[in-house]
Amino acid sequence: MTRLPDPSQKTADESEEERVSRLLTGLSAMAILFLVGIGAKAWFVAHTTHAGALWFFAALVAINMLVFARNGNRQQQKVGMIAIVGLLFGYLIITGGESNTGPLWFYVFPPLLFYLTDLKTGTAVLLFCYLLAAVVFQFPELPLVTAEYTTDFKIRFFATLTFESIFCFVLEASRLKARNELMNLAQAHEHAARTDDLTGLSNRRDMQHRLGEEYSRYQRSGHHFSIALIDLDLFKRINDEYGHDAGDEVLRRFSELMQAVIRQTDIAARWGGEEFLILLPDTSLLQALTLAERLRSEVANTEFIFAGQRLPVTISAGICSIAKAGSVDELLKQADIHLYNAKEDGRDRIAPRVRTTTKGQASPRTSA
Ligand SMILES: Nc1nc2c(ncn2[C@@H]2O[C@H](COP(=O)(O)OP(=O)(O)OP(=O)(O)O)[C@@H](O)[C@H]2O)c(=O)[nH]1
Repeated sequence: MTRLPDPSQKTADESEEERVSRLLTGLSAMAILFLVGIGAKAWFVAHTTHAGALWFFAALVAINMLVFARNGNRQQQKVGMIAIVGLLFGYLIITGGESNTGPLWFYVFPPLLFYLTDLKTGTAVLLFCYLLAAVVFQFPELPLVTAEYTTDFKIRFFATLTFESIFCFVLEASRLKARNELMNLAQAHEHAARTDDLTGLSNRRDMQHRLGEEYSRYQRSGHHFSIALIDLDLFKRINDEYGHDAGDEVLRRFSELMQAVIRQTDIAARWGGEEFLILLPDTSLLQALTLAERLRSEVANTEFIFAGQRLPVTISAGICSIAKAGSVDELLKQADIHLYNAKEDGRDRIAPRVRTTTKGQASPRTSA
């Protein structure tokens, strides 16, 4: 049986990416305001180099926003923002910012980093920043390093930052765990809502949805499709004579057999009780009849054994092609009429009967 790719995971991942992107856009706008504002303050107290540096970073953030607005590449937006913020914090630690308070901005980094990247990348980038801060703190005489911090500040800075980083890591790890558990739960529910418990096939609801989709495809592109409505013959008798468990086992075995016979692109569903429906995309009526006949013959020649007893299992089926019906409802109705005819004609057969056969080619065994 072919299943549609589960869309829920993809949709959830996409909406998370979208959320992250929106947040980044908001943060970028805020960062520009802050950088321009603090830069202006520095300018007025004659810290022109510092002001220039902050405005330069504001311009980088703005460019990152513009690039994203142009190409919509979320990954690029993320990497760009992390790089700019990383550089800015590097600058603030090296120069001390205003009155050596620059490193305080570093506390913004861990939550942002863990939110934007995965835990591994976040930890790696943070460790690199720690290393940079340690080098700056340890070697204030290095070129470009203009700030000097007290030992007390350095110890407290590292201690509080480590605490914050661990806290952010744990929070993000639990958020991801909860998110994954929710996703798995949603997927399990989604799967259960589309699947028949006993056979594992699509259920009627899922098949109705797929029929609708296939019909739209047919309307759009003219691709024909057919259906086979299959019913196990005298199934009540199997239940009555061999027990309900035997009946269940027959339904399961038949489902397996049907899946082995149909193509990858065909979709089999339990339509209800002992009725099954196969959706056959890109299949003419004649091809559908041939497949149904192969399945009928396979079932008739298969030994269904339960508790050491051989069960009498045969099927009847009604086939219809969309070429013979104007709607899905009409298609199902026609298939049902053919199934009824097959039963009336003695069961263990397929309807409608095919009259035209090529010379020398066997026609499907069908009802009148
Ligand atoms: N074991 C089992 N039986 C089921 C299940 N669903 C439906 N049935 C039984 O399937 C039987 C269907 O019987 P009928 O509708 O009378 O049809 P039939 O005996 O197959 O006769 P024809 O369709 O005329 O060949 C009923 O006895 C239902 O109880 C199921 O999940 N498990």
